[in-house]
Parts: sequence; C-alpha cells; structure tokens
Amino acid sequence: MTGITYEDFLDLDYEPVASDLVCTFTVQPASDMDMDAAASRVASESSNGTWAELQVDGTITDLSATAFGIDGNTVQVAYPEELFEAGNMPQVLSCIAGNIMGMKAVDRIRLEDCEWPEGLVTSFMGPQFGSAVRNDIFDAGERPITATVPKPKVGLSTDQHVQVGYEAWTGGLDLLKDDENLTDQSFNRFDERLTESLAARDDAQDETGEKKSYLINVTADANTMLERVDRVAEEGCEYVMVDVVTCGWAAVQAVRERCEKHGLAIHAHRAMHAAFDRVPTQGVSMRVIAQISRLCGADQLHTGTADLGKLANEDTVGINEWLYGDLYGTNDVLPMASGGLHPGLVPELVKRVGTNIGVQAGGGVHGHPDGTHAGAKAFRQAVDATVEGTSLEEYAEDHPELKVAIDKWGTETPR
Ligand SMILES: O=C(COP(=O)(O)O)[C@H](O)[C@H](O)COP(=O)(O)O
Ligand SMILES: [Mg+2]
Repeated sequence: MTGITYEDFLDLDYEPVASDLVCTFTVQPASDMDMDAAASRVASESSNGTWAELQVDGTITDLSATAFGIDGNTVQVAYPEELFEAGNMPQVLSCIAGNIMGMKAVDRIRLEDCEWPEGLVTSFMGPQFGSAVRNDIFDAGERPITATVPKPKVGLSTDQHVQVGYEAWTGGLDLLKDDENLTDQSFNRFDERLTESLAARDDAQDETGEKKSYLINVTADANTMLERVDRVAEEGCEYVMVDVVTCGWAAVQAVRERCEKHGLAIHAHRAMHAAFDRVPTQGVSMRVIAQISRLCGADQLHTGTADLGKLANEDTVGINEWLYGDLYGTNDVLPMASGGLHPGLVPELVKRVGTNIGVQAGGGVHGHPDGTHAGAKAFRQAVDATVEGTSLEEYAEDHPELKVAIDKWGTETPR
C-alpha cells in the first residue's frame, strides 16, 4: 500500500461489476475541500484508507472502494464484495455508514440508497414470511391486516392491557401490539402479559371465528431477547415484536435465527429511526434502514403513513415498493402504516399505498368516544368499506361505530 493516498479512491470512469455493493451518498464537502477530494475520502475511509499516505510494505489484498459517480452533491461509491463479512450487518454498516458519518472532510453526509449484490443479499436470512403473513397466519384475503396498540403506551396493568386486547380482537382487529417502550416493567410483567393475553386471544378467536395474534415486545439485551422468543413460541404465539433500531442489527439477526427454529414472524418497530433519517442532509435514510431490516429478516416493518399521520415520513410509497420488489428470491416485507391513524384516514391511505399493508392505530381506536371495542369495530369497518369500494359515509349509515368515529375525527391529520 506504499504511496497510496486518498485520491487513489476516485475513478470517474469506473463501471461497477455485479458483485459490487454500490452506495449513493449526498455529500457536502468541508469548506476547504472540493467534491472530488471529499468523495475520495468517503470511499477511502469507508473501505481500507485513511487520511495519511501509508508506508506499509508487503502484499495486501486490495479492498479499496471507488468513488465513481459525482453529480452535484450526489456521490456513488462501489465497494468490492471481499470487503464484507457474509451475513454480518454490523460489519457492513461499520464500512458504509461508519467513520465517514463524522469525518471532518465532509460538513454533511447522508447514505441515501444501496444496490445490494446477490452474494451479500443471500448471505443474510431475510424474512421468513414477509407479506405472506396476511394469509399464512391470518385469512385476510386482499384486505390490509389490522392492529392496535393499547394507550397509554405504558402504565396499564397486565389485567387492563389484556382487557384492551380482548376488546380490540373481538371488535374485529387481527393484532394486539405492545408499544415500543413496553417490555417487562414492574407494572406489567412480560411473562404474565404473554400468558394472559394469549388466553384472551384464544377466547376472542372462539367468539369471532377469526384468527388473532399478538405482537409482544421482546426487546432487551440479546440473551434475554432469545429467552423471550423461546417463551413466546412455547406459549403458542405466531409473532415477536422487536425495536430493531434501538436493540441493534446484531441482536435482530440473532432473533431472526431463533425465529426460524420456532416458525415465528418478526414485527419490526423502528423507534429511533428518525435520529438517523430525519435530517435530509445527514445520516442514513429510512430507505436504507428498510433495506437493512429486510436483509436481517423483519417480516413486518413500520414505514409510515405517506404523510397522513402524526409523524414525519420519508417516501413511504417508494420504500414500500422497494420492500415488495425482487431481491434475488428474498421474501418481501409487509409495510405497517401507523402513527396517528384513525378510521377517516383509511381510504386515502389505501389510495396512496395500496392494500398489501398492515394498518395500525392506537389513539384512533382507544380515543373513540365509546371506547376500545367500538373503536376497534370502527377501524375494521373503515378497512372493510375501503376494500369493497364503499365510501365511509355510506358504510357509516348502517355501521354506527364508524359514524361516531368520522363525526369525531373526520379526515383530520393529527399532531
Ligand atoms: O404507537 C404508535 C402509534 O400510536 P398512535 O396510533 O396512537 O399514533 C407507534 O409507535 C407509531 O406508529 C410509530 O411510528 P412509525 O410507525 O412511523 O414508526
Ligand atoms: Mg408506539
């Protein structure tokens, strides 16, 4: 490597080969650097280079990345596949989204998109079910599957939580979901909640004749998570929920492997994603976070509401298309729309993102003037009306729960 400097990582004529991982970055160079120099430093620092001209003798495998496409502030970088350890997402991210995120050669840098080569993709487990959960686990046909998260997020006792679940399931929803910050706290213990919720789930299934399931949040340190996954399988549930960003991709990969053994699906909550993707000039895009989630094996992933709900969303439509798209035979991912949804928003949501989704509402179910059971009915009615192509106003004429919900919220976007 003697005499190699970071300028050697730029080749504007380079044409990537099929085995390269190609990443697209938005880069704002430091004030004393031009774009070519900044792009070379990105390719250098994220592969095998550093700031200094090295004086290291001997034969060393060349794992240099190449910055090759510069267009305004967009830079493409191609990485040779030998740079990466197969099936090791933390290692991949330590390259392509590691030191470069804080490097002084750039004022701002954002990883926008990746083109993943086949060898790297197939070294990961990918989703076990993906959108097939709609009919492998449920019998939802072409309609979106439906879920609710009890509110308040935390503070309900186990008995209260289970009662909310029972009312939601019997009101017509498919899934009860824990909130992202509910795990195993003193007021609502994991083991008790698991057992009692599944007993209520069984009752709700008997009463309604519909399949029901529970997204219990197993998020914890990796060892504890694996124990929780085993418990969930023993108790006869079909899913676990994981806060994939806060617990980290290594832990998600460990959970995915254990879920293979049990035939459990993974619901991925993305709490903290906005720390990486909300600033448009810095970080890692939600698109890339979604790609990582698919490779690591999430079956369902929150991707937002196409701007209809309470939270900022980045390109829900484009990300969902990527999650459904062909990826060397890897299963797809079912996008979950959530965050400030209520019955009145369902028709426009389906218009924007289609029916191959999950729809999830917390406040939009438990804030119904007549309570959770009526709220669940109203949310399911909104989904059924939308799928059969009937307007909510017309459907509400003989569905009083829906009528109360649309009288209360109309089509408002909550804050
Ligand atoms: O608890 C909720 C929604 O509750 P409510 O329905 O009361 O707003 C989820 O945590 C958000 O969907 C997360 O956001 P996103 O889905 O965008 O990751
Ligand atoms: Mg939540």
